[in-house]
Amino acid sequence: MVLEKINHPNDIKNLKKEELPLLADEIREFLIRTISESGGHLASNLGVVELTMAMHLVFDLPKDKMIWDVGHQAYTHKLLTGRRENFANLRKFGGMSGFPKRCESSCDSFDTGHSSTSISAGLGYVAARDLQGEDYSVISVIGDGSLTGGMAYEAMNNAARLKSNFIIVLNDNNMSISENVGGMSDYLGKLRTNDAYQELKQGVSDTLKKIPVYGDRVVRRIKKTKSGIKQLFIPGMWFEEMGLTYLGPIDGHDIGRLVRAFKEARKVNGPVLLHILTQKGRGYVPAERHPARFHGAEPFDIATGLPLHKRTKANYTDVFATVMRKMGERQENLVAITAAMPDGTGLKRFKNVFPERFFDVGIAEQHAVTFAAGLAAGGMIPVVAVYSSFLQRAFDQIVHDVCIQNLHVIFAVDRAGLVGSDGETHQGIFDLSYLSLIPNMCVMAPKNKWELSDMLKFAISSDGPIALRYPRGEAYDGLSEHRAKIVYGKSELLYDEECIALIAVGSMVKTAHEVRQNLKRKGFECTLINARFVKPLDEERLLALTKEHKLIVTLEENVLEGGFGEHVSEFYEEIGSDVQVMNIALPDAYIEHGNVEILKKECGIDAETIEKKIIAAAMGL
Ligand SMILES: Cc1ncc(C[n+]2csc(CCOP(=O)(O)OP(=O)(O)O)c2C)c(N)n1
Ligand SMILES: CC(=O)[C@@H](O)[C@H](O)COP(=O)(O)O
Ligand SMILES: [Mg+2]
Repeated sequence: MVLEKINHPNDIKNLKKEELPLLADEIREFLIRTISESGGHLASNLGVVELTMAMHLVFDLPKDKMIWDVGHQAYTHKLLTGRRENFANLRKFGGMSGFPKRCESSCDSFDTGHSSTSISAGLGYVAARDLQGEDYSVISVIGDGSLTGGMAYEAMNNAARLKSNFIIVLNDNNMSISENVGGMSDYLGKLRTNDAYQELKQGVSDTLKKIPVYGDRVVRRIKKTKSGIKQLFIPGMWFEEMGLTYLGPIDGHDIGRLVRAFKEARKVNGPVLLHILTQKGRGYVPAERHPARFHGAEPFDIATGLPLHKRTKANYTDVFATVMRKMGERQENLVAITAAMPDGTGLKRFKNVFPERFFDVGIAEQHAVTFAAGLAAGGMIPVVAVYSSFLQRAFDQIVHDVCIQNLHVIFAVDRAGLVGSDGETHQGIFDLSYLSLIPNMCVMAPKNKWELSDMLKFAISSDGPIALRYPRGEAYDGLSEHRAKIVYGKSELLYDEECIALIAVGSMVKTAHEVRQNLKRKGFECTLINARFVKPLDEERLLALTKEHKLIVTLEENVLEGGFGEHVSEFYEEIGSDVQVMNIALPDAYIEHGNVEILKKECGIDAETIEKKIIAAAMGL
C-alpha cells in the first residue's frame, strides 16, 4: 500500500512518479470506506484528491501556508500530513475534526468552517510574511460555491495591487452543495467550456502561421508578450481586470499538469488565480451522480450508496418544508430565500412548487437578509431559511435593514442549538443572544413538531421581524396534547404546581419534561412552562410565578450570556423579587464536535445533571 508510506508531512515527495496514481486510488478507496462508516463530507473530498496531492508535491509544509475555504474538503490534506490513523474517530467527540484545526496540526494554517474566508486569511498571511521579510508561499483554496460569498470579492479587491506572490486556487467543480447559482457561476461555466476560446486561439495561431516567413515568429512573439495571446482571448478576463493573474482552466485530475501550474504560479509577483476544474464526487459513481446527496453523507452502503440508517421520524426541517409548501398555496405573497442551502433548509420542496417565489442567492447570507428586507418593503412576505451559525454573518443586516424599519421578515433559524459533528463553527448556540438584543425583533422557539407548524403560520400572519429557531434532527413528537393557541408574547403553562418552576425554551422543553417526571418520582413537584417567546418575555407569567414558587429554573440550548435565562434573572432583579433563579444554559465557550447527547452531558444541560442541580437547590429552600 502506497498510502502506508505517508506518515508525516511531505512524505509524498519521496514517492516515485508511478506511485502517484496508485496513491490517488488508495486515498479515494480510503475516503469512501471511512466515510461510509462514519459519515462526513465525501463528494467534495473525492474531487480534490489530485489537487491536494499536487499541492503537497510542490509546497513545503508547515512552512508554506495552505488555507482551505470552508475546510470540508481537507480530508486528503489531513491524510497527507500524517493523520491517517485519526480518521478512525473523524468528527467523534475527542477525535479529529472534519475541518482544518491549527490545534490539530501545524500544517493546518487557519481554522475554517464558514464559507468565503480563505482569501482574506491568505492575504493576511501574505501581509505578515512581507512585513516580517519571510519567504513562504501562501495558497488559499476556494470552491466555486464559496466564490459566491461576498467576502471573497472584498479580499480579491484588496489583493489587486499586491506586488508579492499570493496563490488563489479556484476549485471549480460546478457545484455548491446543490447546483451553484449566480453570475459568477455562469461566467465560470463559460471558462470551463470555452471551446470557443480554444478554437479561437488555435484559429488565430493557424492563421498567423500561414504568413510566410514571419508567421511563426509572430505567433511566438504574441505568446511571449506579457499579456500574450491571452490578452486577445483571455478566458479569465474578469480576474485579470481585478488585478489577478489568471491561469487556467486546468484539469484538476492531472497531477503532472497541476504540479507544473503550481510551479508557474509560484513565480508570479502578485496575486495569481489558478482556475482548476474538478469533478465533485469523482471516483464513486453514486457521488458523481448525486454530488448534493453525498456532500454531507450519513453512513451509507458502499455497494448501493443508500443510507445505512433509514430515517423513520420527520425532522424539524421536514416540518418546516411541509408548512412552507402549504402556506405557499394559501399566501400568494409568501416568498422563500436560502443562501445556497435549499436541501439543508428544506426549501427545495417550496422551490419545486413555487419556483418563481423561491430565491437561492448563493452563499451570501448578508445579501439574503437585505434582499428579504427589500422584498418585505415591496409588499411580499419573505421567509429567510438559514442555519443559526451562518446567520451570525448577517447581524448588521438584521439590525440595519430589517429591524430599524420594523419590516415583516421571518427568519427560520435552523440548526439552532448543538449540531454535533461539525463542531465549533457550526454549533447554533448564540442566536437567542444575538437576536433577542435587537429592538423590534421577536424570538420564538417551538417545543415540538406541531408547535413549529403553529409558530410558522403565526409568524407568517403576524407583522414585524420574527425569528423562529429550531434544532437539527428529529422533531420531538411528545406533549402533543398541549397545543394552546399561539398568542404573541405569551408562554404556555404545561403543569401547574408550587415551589419549583421550570421554564424551558424550545428543544429544552422535552428535557424539562423528563426532569419533571424524574423529580416527581423523587417527591419533588415542579411547575413546567413552555416559554415559547424568548423575546418579548412573558412578564405577566414571570410575575405570577413569584406567588407560589421559590425556585425558578430556566432552561435553554444557547449560551447563558445574553440568553433567555439572563433576561429572566434581570426581570426578577428589576422587580426586587427574592425568588431564587437557576439558569441552565451552555457555557461561555466554543463547543467542539461530537455526538449531541455527549456534548449536552459535557455542557451540563442533560436531564441527569439538571435534576441533581435542582435537588441540591431545593434542599436549601
Ligand atoms: C457562511 C456559510 N454559509 C453556508 C455554508 C454551508 N456550506 C458548506 S460547503 C457549501 C458549498 C461550498 O461549495 P464550494 O465552495 O463550491 O465547495 P465544494 O463542496 O463544491 O468543494 C456550503 C453552502 C457555510 N459553510 N458557510
Ligand atoms: C460544510 C458545511 O458547512 C455544510 O456541509 C454543513 O456541514 C451542513 O450541515 P448539515 O449536515 O446540518 O446540513
Ligand atoms: Mg464547488
